[in-house]
Amino acid sequence: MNAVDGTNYYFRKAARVMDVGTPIETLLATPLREVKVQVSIEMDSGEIRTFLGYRIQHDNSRGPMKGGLRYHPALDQDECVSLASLMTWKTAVVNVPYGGAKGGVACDPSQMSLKEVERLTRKFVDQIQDVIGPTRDIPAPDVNTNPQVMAWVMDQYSRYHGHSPAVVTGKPLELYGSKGREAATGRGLLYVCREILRDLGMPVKGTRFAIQGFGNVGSHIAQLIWGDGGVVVAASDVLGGMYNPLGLDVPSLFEHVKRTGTVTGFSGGTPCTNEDVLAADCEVLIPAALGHVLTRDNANSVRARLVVEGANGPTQPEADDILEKRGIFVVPDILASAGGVTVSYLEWVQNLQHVSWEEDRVNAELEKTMKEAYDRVAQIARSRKVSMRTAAYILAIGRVGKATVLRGI
Ligand SMILES: NC(=O)C1=CN([C@@H]2O[C@H](COP(=O)(O)OP(=O)(O)OC[C@H]3O[C@@H](n4cnc5c(N)ncnc54)[C@H](O)[C@@H]3O)[C@@H](O)[C@H]2O)C=CC1
Ligand SMILES: O=C(O)CCC(=O)C(=O)O
Repeated sequence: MNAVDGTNYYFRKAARVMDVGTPIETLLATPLREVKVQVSIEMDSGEIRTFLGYRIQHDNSRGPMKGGLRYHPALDQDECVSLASLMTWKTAVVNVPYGGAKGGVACDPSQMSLKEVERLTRKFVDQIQDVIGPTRDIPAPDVNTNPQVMAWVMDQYSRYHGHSPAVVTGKPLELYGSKGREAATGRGLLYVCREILRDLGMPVKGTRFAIQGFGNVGSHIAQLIWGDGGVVVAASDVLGGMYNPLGLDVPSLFEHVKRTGTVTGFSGGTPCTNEDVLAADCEVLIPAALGHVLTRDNANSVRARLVVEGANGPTQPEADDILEKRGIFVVPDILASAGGVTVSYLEWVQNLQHVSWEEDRVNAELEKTMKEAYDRVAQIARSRKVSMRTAAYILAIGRVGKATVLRGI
């Protein structure tokens, strides 16, 4: 199953429970616009290289479209369509006034200099500046992009359209970024973990977590869980993982990653593979790297009681069915990883009002939003006797569908 088919499988499963009907189902599943552009730049060596860039705009019925920019060699149009539709459902689950979009460039920034990444970003913005904008489509960070890349996006867009801080979120604090955005996806995950663990009668303190991915999302959730007294038994990145059944010392691991760029080689644990992390003996598994990692081949090896999806699309439908049959709860990406876009919304609001909020205010708004979304999804799951994923889609499809019909086709 390709990425779009996977996302649409979940969408259609919920749409059928709701009896949405084929015409509206087809309308909601079809992206509004798919943009594919040439991104040609001069490398430091003088060689000209051509990359492919994408911006997929899935739905704008609830507001401007919103979603990250990913720089990764495996990025393609299919993956972007899938990720863009996830953004439509995610913004609806947390009820921020946005639609969904996603994009990026198929490239490997680990093999490029900072200047090359800057040229690539500026060229990509040249190619998409006429379809994005503060009231149209607002990019943000995703895999292998960061506040510096967002600063270049803002600067390049502003050269065409005048000073426009609200065209992109996840910017540096010194350049109209919001306090709390950097840690927001991890913090949103923490709030969701607290809620579901409370419902299961398990405090975060003493609960064992395994985390795949130690970038923006993975490193922040690890630190926040540690702060709550949780035990992180395994953590990994693209190069491999580290395991310690008694718990990794997360602050030391964080320092190690800052120094060396990877979790591997950390002295406070034994080396393990990414597959070992997914199968770790723990209560909560948090995939927080790339999509499609839980498959029909490894879903039976998962030993966690709960999977909380920090990554977008980490669980393939066949794996989702296996986990459900095995009684393993899955908190879906469109709820669990919505903290980032929630604080992106708060950043956009601050930019439009030319104000800057204290971090406590941002975190309090985030906590309220995540708890409300969790409560709504849990209530639908209970009343309709469906999984948390189907319940989250039901909530999202209801909101997007209503907005679509009210606006008129
Ligand atoms: N940054 C954000 O605000 C949000 C990100 N997400 C999702 O969270 C996931 C991670 O994103 P970020 O942390 O922002 O990216 P990042 O680029 O900061 O970090 C990615 C991490 O995944 C690891 N990784 C990459 N390929 C891997 C592989 N094949 N196996 C194991 N680990 C691998 C990297 O080494 C790194 O530790 C993605 O699925 C992204 O779409 C979801 C919501 C918001
Ligand atoms: O912060 C945002 O606007 C989008 C973040 C994102 O790409 C995601 O939630 O997957």
